[in-house]
Amino acid sequence: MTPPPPGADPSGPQRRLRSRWLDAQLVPARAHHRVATACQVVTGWLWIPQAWAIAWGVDAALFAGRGAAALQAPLVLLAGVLLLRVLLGWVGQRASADCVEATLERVRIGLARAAIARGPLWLRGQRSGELVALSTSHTDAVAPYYGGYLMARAEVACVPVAILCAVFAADWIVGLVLLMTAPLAPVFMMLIGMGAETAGRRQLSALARAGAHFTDRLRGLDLIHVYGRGDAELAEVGAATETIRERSMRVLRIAFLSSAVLEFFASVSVALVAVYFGFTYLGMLDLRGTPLALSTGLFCLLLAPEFYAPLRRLAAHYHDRSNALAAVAEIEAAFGGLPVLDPAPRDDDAHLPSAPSVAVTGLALRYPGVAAPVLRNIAFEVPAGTRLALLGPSGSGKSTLLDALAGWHVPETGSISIPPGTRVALAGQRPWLFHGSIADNLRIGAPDAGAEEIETATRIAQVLPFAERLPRGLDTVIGERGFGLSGGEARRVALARALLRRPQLLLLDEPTAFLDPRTEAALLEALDAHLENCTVVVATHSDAVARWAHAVWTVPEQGGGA
Ligand SMILES: Nc1ncnc2c1ncn2[C@@H]1O[C@H](COP(=O)(O)OP(=O)(O)OP(=O)(O)O)[C@@H](O)[C@H]1O
Repeated sequence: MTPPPPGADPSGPQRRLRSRWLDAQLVPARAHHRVATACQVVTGWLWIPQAWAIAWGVDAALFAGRGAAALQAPLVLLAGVLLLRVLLGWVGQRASADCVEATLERVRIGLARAAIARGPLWLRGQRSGELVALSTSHTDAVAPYYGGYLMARAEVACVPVAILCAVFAADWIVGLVLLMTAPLAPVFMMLIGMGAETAGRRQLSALARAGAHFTDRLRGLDLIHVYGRGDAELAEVGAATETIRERSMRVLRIAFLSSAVLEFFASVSVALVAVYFGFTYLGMLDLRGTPLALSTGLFCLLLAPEFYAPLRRLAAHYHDRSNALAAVAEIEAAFGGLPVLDPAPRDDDAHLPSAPSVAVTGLALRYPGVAAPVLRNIAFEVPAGTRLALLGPSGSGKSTLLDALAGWHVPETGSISIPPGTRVALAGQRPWLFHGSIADNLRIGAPDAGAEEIETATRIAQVLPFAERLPRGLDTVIGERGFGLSGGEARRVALARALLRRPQLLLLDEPTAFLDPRTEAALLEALDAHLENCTVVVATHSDAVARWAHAVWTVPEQGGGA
């Protein structure tokens, strides 16, 4: 994973791009988002009739002298408003939760698909712990952006203006006080928010690194034990945790500071309004020129805190926005750019009717960060339906070439011509077996495979002879925390998995290494009968496999050309 520059403050255009990326993920949940935002805005507007009902009621009770009858209308209005607020709050909360849930699901699935689309070579270069953090802590960090910030932004755009108009209509001086003190909040919010983004990014990168380090060490726990490195590793985990603690505290400090500053300014502004009304009622101040009714004063006083409330909420969520942008910056660093998230599964089913021919011309392949290409000037052809054995000493580049044929390696120069739509399967040297039964592992490439197909593939790949000795046959759980398989057995499972995919181009990397000559011969014979409509490229050191192939091609010596 490219190390992010967490200390760097992002430029304006960079931040805008990340912000746009965040907004783009909202698309499928836009309807929920609109409902949630509308509920929040209307709830804010309802403060106006609510304050009016209270002011009217108090005025009627104290001065109208008409007794309980005068209270009836304001009380009905107040009850109606409160009821509506409860209803809107409930609908808004549900819509907001649905919106966040749908958006996070899209981000998580999209990130997983983007990682898979980068290909196995890219994945091999990543630390799995850091990749996991992208879908967990980093995705969680964007949730409050959708659930809080975006709605608070809409609320700030609509509610304070309405309250300001209502207050101006009641008393222009209070309106002026609110108008003049309003910009303080956004200015402080922005000053503090910028620092929050950098701090948030530092915290997330520390979290991801510690997670990756921990996963890595867990995998090698037996080695750590054998080499007596337990205490040293514990000290490292302790140091990583301490870094996270320090960075989290810094994020919290900024969050608390920003809310304290805003609370202070909001309180001072409300106090100003209260002092103005106090002096006016006492007759010590007369800026209005007309007498001030109790209902007007009460109405404005009740509304003043609500004028600042959306701004305070936005300030709190501005910090969430900074965190979300920090998470997006980390995602961008991991993928080397902002990934296009596409949660829809792609239909990669082949439509090619028969085995393809393969042509490689002028091919050069280079691993990222390595000075010289591992292979240069490679050219060969595999006619449709034939088998080619790749020979050459260890390290000559046979596996690299198979990876390239599988589409995992982008050629530096030259080309690999395989008809589009070809169903390709690769059985590699170090196959990954997931935690689950052997049958589960086999079905990864062909989820709909029936018992008969599985039986055929496992018989050809020589899985059955060892599976029958396992406690539960093909239902034996293998992989992490499961039953252990030998290197040769794991490869045979991988071969059966590749066969189940009914490939048109089958790429095999030393399929018979670790096999005794008898099993090797049985495997090759069984494959012979099965691979009718299939082109095969097989990397091997075995004479038997070379004889089984229709043609052989020796990978040229490094630097020797084709
Ligand atoms: N991810 C990588 N980054 C850099 N170099 C690599 C990487 N993977 C392999 N190589 C190098 O590329 C060269 C070819 O490796 P490759 O695995 O393709 O050889 P091979 O012919 O399949 O070997 P073997 O017969 O032992 O399986 C080796 O020198 C290896 O060190």
